[in-house]
Amino acid sequence: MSPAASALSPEVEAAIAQVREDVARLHAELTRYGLVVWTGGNVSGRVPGADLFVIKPSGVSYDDLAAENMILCDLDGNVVPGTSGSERAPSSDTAAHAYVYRNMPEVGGVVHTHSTFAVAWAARGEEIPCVITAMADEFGGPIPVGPFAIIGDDSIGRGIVETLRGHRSRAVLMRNHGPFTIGSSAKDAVKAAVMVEDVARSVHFAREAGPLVPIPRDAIDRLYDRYQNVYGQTGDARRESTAGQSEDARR
Ligand SMILES: O=C(CO)[C@@H](O)[C@@H](O)COP(=O)(O)O
Repeated sequence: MSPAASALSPEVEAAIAQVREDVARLHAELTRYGLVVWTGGNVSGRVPGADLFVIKPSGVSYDDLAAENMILCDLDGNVVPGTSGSERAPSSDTAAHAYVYRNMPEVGGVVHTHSTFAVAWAARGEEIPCVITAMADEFGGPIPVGPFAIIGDDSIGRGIVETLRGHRSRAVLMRNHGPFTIGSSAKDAVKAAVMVEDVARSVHFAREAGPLVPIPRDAIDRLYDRYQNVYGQTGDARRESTAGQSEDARR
């Protein structure tokens, strides 16, 4: 049942305002990195401390996205009535994002794009093998393929969760569609979307030129551990992140 807008505490209201700002701003990263065209793609962010998330309005130009027209939804994907932006329809992928938030409590952000090289791998229904250290660092192994699922119900969300639960990767290539990514925050999920397109491009060209050389599993583990726990600064969100870091995932 959607909480009445008036029943939200000042702390939740403040959290909502921050997530609105973050999600609106992060959509510009999708265009900056060339991951979307026209109104394709979407970013959402979970509201800390509440069963709520924020997502973009469906089909609205990226030039027109702003905190005030982001849409607040409950974890069933229902728009919270009486809140800023609620007069518009939420992203057509809202059900998928909501399903992920309901079933993966460690996930703080979800992103979907149609980035060219990742979509090309998805069109072939082929996982991206872990043959470059950048993949070992960021994804801890191959980037898996999720099932073909038509938008409109929980099918896409279920495919994302069934593929990524217990998997190190924060990215999944939904077959014949394109990448969905998860993260500890919306920014972390956007980073995964940027990086999945980067590695999809590199491995595509490598394979065009000749046979790929796999990285040994133990080396992937060492690279992933270093990147997740040593690279960057101690305060980096990645250090606290659990999204995509299942300890028993060694796939
Ligand atoms: O791929 C899909 C749906 O899965 C696109 O429609 C999507 O990228 C953009 O839709 P929205 O503008 O978020 O409704």
